[in-house]
Amino acid sequence: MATRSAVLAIINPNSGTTSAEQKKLLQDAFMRQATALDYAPEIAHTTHAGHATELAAAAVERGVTRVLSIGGDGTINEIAKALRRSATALGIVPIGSGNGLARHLGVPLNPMKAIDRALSGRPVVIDSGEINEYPFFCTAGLGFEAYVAHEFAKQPVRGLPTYVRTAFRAFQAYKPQKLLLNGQTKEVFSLTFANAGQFGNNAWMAPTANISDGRLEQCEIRPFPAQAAPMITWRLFNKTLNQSSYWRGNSITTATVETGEPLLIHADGEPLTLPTGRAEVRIVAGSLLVLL
Ligand SMILES: Nc1ncnc2c1ncn2[C@@H]1O[C@H](COP(=O)(O)OP(=O)(O)OP(=O)(O)O)[C@@H](O)[C@H]1O
Repeated sequence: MATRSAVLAIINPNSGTTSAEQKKLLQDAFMRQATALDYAPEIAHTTHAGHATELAAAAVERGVTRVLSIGGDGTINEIAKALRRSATALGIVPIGSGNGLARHLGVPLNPMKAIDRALSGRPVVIDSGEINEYPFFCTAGLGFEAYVAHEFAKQPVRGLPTYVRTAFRAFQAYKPQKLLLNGQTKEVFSLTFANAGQFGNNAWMAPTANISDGRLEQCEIRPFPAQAAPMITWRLFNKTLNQSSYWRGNSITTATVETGEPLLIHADGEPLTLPTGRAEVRIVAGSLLVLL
């Protein structure tokens, strides 16, 4: 008798606003569907930040062919960094606050349907990016978006309403940053390196980004007067930000950012502080298999 192939679902109990009961229902559905498709299903719950990377790395080591991320972009990031350049494919079950990668890739936002897609779909190759030693799969950046990521991480509750409140307050407090971008002096409101086109919640910073073209979109937002904020926000969600006079995009494979002080950045929405004022950004073409 042929051995059934193992499939692992990693659940972040801390993601988004899905209740523990709903997560239990998803877990049961995964077990049922995977068993019906003749897989040997396994489930693991993360107990701390970084745990998903350890679980995924062990799965790669054991030759598990499919690893499902039941969480948001932060959980995907932790799992995918262990899956990069391996034969193990990532399945996405989006239950996060923003779900940027799922939305970009057209993964169903209904988690039951997403489980089905992850179990029945075929592996498709996508790119990833790196900002210094930190991999990212959706977007990485600095300026306002990094400031919001740092403030959001301090909130006791996750989810979209908290994110909107945090971003609104951050806008009042934030001052645009001076930096050297590829050797040129700039003042930016925000600077994004986009592998996928959006941050999550259909906030499209890079409307034309292609996740498998071997390139990143480098998107700058110039400082703007407060009265331009509603139009910029409308364009962000209307997928037309690239038509704004405050937006500038370049298709790149590498970039360098320098500031005089430790840099606040984010990678897939996770806040990070670089010990130096220098960030090296690069594309890692064709580096991850995703089940679509
Ligand atoms: N058991 C845990 N306890 C606390 N934090 C955890 C645990 N497991 C994972 N984490 C952390 O939870 C954070 C948030 O997870 P995730 O990004 O999946 O959800 P989200 O922020 O709600 O969604 P999105 O990124 O789509 O907005 C990640 O930084 C991850 O490291």
